Amino acid sequence: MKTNLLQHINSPKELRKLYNNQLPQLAKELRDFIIDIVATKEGHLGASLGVVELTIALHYVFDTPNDLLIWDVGHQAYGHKILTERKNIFHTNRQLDGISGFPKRKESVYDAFGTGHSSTSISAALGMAIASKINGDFEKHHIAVIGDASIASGMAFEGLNHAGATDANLLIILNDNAMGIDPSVGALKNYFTNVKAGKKVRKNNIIEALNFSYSGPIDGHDLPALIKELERLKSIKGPKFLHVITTKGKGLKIAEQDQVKYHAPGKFNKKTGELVPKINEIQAPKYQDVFGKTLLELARKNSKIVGITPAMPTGSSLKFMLDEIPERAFDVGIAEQHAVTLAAGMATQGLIPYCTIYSTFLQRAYDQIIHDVALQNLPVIFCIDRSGLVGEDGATHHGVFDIAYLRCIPNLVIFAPLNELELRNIMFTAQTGINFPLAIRYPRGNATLVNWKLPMHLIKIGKGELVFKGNEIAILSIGTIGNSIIEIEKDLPKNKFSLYNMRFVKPLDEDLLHDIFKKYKTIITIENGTIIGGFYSAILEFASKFEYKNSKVIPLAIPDSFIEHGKVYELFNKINLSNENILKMLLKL
Ligand SMILES: Cc1ncc(C[n+]2csc(CCOP(=O)(O)OP(=O)(O)O)c2C)c(N)n1
Ligand SMILES: CC(=O)[C@@H](O)[C@H](O)COP(=O)(O)O
Ligand SMILES: [Mg+2]
Repeated sequence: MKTNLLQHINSPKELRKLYNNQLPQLAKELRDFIIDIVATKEGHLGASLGVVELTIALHYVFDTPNDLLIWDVGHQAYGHKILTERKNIFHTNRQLDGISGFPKRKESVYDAFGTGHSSTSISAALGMAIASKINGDFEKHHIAVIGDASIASGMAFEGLNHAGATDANLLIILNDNAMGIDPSVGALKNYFTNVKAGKKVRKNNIIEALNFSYSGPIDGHDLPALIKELERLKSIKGPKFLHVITTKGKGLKIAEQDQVKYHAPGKFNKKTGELVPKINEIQAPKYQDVFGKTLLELARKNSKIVGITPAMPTGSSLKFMLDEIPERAFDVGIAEQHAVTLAAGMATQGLIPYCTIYSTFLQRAYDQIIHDVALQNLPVIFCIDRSGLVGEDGATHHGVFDIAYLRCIPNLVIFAPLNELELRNIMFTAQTGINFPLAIRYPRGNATLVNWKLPMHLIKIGKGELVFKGNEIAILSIGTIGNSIIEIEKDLPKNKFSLYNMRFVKPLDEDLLHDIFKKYKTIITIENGTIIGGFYSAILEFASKFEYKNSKVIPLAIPDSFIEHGKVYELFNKINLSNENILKMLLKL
């Protein structure tokens, strides 16, 4: 019986002591190790399985951590983590107080750059390469590993454009598996497909045209070929580009077959790959499905409606419209900036664009929201999914900044539904001829009502509502976190607390707020967003503007720090926003 190699390897230094011919066995063990842990602990599976050989080859050939290796997005870096001194703690991946699911500088010297959002690796690696030169280090290698979906993003193009005009010692490795989370899209994808098929491409190789030394495509699962090519590239100075072909999910048959599902499959049987059914699955739909199905329902009747997603058709559930009305639904790839301005262009021509973007990724398109949409007061509807804490993806992905970053933009109306009925109703309202841009924020995960497919009706812009009434303290909630107060109402003293579902962060319901500030001396705000600049700030501004000096306003919000990873309820608990924490706090008042 062969001895297990992986059990003796904790660092690249130990890896480099192996013989070339031992590496395929190590690859198998590393793959099994990843499968074993992700099967129970969950996480991003397919991408990491696809780069097992590439990960080994890179650490074998290059002198990491002295040579700098950057994983774009970083969801494929599990093998890297395991080989770089984190094998024994890999079982804590994405768990509360465990290691991050993405590379993180604080976590390891081998994580040259923190990632999570895509398409940053080329710019970061180029920055490091230029710095090395300025610092007089001409031997260091700087390597960016970037996927085929991520390289099609604007930011990656900006990096390529700059790098090709330098003599930076930079190696870009395109990990081409023809997949993002969903199948990759776009002309560049078609170009790479043609290159892989050996078809004569119409123009010159576009990478060479950008002044890179191009090599490939090579089989990214062929360790000897990878090592040979990396060794060769190591001795070439200047910007280099290696095109590697891999299979997402490699080594677990079912993951290779259903690459979308196995991007991040949840728990599964490590032998067969079969998904473990979730017990006690909540009956209420996911918010993303309420969005996706409602949009389709509306689009069937309203031919002006279009749907746009930057590379998240499954995650956002725009897939329902893409399947049924493909001529009016668009997956534009990882291109948040483009998605927003595309929507703006469509709105100028009378279309009604629903642009669905995760809160955290909308950060990429900030200028486009201001300059292309709000400034021209175009009726683009932003459906901001994954707002608030998202859980195990952690600090890079929590959608906690959107209220603060959107609230200061003139013309933009900002709505947060309490539940799926309100989400449906605002989506219905949005297509009845609004003349302003509208942002609708809703969270990751399940909604609250089982019976949600009720007829839709109009929502009055800028109007909140009383949910339950008491006499001493007013709680003002925005969004689905208001349900926490509804859930604990039964444990609160009778007639003491009122709950107002404010619905709109902007415009605030000033009539309602005047009533509230005249009646209550204690007012509590609650939001699944940052304490600075968000809903709490909006209420303070209102109080200051109208000189309500006698009321105390107490915030319940996300504190001013980056919140790490863990289950949402664990994170809420940690920052005193769980139902129990809130109840305790309210009972003390
Ligand atoms: C700016 C940004 N938009 C969207 C995402 C969501 N996202 C994570 S991985 C991924 C697909 C990446 O595909 P690719 O780069 O080809 O890597 P692969 O998963 O195929 O290894 C997407 C869209 C993200 N992380 N960052
Ligand atoms: C790595 C990445 O950015 C995505 O895979 C993200 O983790 C998806 O999040 P959801 O699981 O909320 O769709
Ligand atoms: Mg890919």
